[in-house]
Amino acid sequence: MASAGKPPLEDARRTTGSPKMKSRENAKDTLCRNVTIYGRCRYEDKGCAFNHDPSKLNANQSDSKKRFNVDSPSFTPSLLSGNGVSAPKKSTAISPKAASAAPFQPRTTSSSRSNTSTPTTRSEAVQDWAVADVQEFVPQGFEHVTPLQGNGNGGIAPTGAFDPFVTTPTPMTPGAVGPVSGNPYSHDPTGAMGGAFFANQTGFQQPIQYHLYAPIGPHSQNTLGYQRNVHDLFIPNDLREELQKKSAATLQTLPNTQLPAQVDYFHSLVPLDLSHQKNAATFGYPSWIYKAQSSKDGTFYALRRLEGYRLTNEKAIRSVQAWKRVCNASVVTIHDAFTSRSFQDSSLIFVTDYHPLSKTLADQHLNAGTRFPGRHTNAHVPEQILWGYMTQIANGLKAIHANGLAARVLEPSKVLLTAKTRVRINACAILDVVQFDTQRTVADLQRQDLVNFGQMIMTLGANSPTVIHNPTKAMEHFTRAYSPQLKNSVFWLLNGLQMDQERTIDTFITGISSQLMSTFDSALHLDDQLNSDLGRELENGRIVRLMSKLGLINERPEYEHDTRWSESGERYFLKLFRDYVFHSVDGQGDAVVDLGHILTCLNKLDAGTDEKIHLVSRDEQSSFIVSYKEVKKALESSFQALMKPARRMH
Ligand SMILES: Nc1ncnc2c1ncn2[C@@H]1O[C@H](COP(=O)(O)OP(=O)(O)OP(=O)(O)O)[C@@H](O)[C@H]1O
Repeated sequence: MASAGKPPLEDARRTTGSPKMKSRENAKDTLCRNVTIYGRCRYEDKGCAFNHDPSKLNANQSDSKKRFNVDSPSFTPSLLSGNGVSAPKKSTAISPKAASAAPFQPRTTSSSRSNTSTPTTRSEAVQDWAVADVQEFVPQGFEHVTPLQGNGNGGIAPTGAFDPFVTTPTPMTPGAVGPVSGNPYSHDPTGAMGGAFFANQTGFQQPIQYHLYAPIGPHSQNTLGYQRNVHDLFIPNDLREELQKKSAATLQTLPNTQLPAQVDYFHSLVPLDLSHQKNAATFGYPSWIYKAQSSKDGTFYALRRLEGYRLTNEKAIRSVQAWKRVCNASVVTIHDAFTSRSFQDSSLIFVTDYHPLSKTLADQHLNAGTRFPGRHTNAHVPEQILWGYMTQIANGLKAIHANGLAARVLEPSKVLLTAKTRVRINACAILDVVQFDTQRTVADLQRQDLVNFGQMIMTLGANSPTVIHNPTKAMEHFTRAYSPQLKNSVFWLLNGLQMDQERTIDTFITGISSQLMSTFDSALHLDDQLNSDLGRELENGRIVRLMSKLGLINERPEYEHDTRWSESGERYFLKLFRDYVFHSVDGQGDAVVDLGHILTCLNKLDAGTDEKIHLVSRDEQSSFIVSYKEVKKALESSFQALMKPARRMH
């Protein structure tokens, strides 16, 4: 298809970017490409400067055979893929790599600076366009022979049978991890990451089909092919939106604020409690919550400030130490506590984990908060949701009680909803400091926790914060609305103050074990789902890496004083490949906007498969048949060329 009806020299120039024109005399020594391809040249008598008689070339043949560059007589590929293009008759095939042959890299040692390209021996030419210096990514451990020892084409020489039951050292095994590559785009040829894992898998023979997505379950069985859409390839929309909103909330700042610029080692304060009402009901002091960034570690924390608190007993604040040991998924972790005068008063500050965009259970179910006015009607809380809250809070209380502590504050406004159904006990440790001198024993306070727990569930079930004032009515409502098992569990908690050795959180947990199992099962399902989403993101991460590399190379205006760098040599394939992937048009000339095509191509490129593709220049005058493997090598070597100055600097 190439060069039909065009003087071959022109084609050669197009094909390769910017080869130097041969002089007319030299052209006579070159067999016309049209003769090679079509058997004759239509321009033979119309001024074509090339040789049309192969017999006349014999004298120079031995020399010309050694040359293997863009001016070589044919660039017709010898091996065609099954894409319907038939192989031409006998002709010497030139690898598309020839495009980056000698003319593009003039020897500095060449005495002549003329326009003619410096003749090179075949082996030199091979070095010119071969990209052997760039190591091809092969997961380590799949191939046990170097090309010298093996079959010469990098083939796999099995040394032993694959035994899936052979235990192998984990990537964390000392010595299993190779040197960490400083290249963020690295395919990990050093084995610093994934490669190290495979490095010890002796006898593993089957290379992974890296170009295929390997969806990890759970799978939706009833989705037909045509029902799948672009969302199936990426993180689910709702999850993405939630994560993005949370990161936006985390990074939110408040310019021109009246708040102090610095509170101890925290800065960038943003108030989280937007009610502006001083409420001293829970702790005896008005409390305020701020998001703040730590200047020690750069992470974000929630600071709870108790306004006007004066520390009279040093030991009181030290009681927070015990809370640092409570590490439980159902408790908001406490990190520190200190007094501060940054707010122009004497304040007590508690530092806890920050959970962006969380609400309290009161905000969610009791319509109590002003942060979400009108958004939540006090709808009936389904039984499964209540069980979910109960099992999680029981989990938190167990950890607190096991550490010899008591939550002390357990009410809907002090339990955080940090995700759809994820709750955490908040505001712990505060009463331990402000009511340090209390006479009540820990056992007593723990029993009180159980009662508070029962009252909170009752309040949520009744959808009313005032239920506490009419317990009989609340119990009636609860009995009507929920199953006997749930009702009995809550009633058991409400009787928690009885001086009964058995009345502990552990007994309660034993009693609700069947519900624990169902919550546990839901958690495992969620875990599976998130792992599956993570697996997909892993695939997409590979593609971003490739697109970054292509973006660095394609259309680069100049590199090492060469304005044609991105257009010449193997970079020319990368340009055509970019067109093939992103700029294809259909029969009507409309853009092919097919994400599947893009992802497939890029995954195959990442895997460097042997499959061949047909790259055509925009003017349709040049075409190449190349394998993804070759394109991958071209990408790697061009990228390595770009990395050279960076390496020199280190
Ligand atoms: N650790 C935290 N991370 C993120 N946000 C939090 C955190 N703790 C509390 N918040 C947010 O701050 C808001 C106020 O919390 P707070 O505990 O003061 O509840 P409240 O409803 O204002 O109760 P009160 O009236 O007793 O102050 C909550 O709605 C919650 O969204």
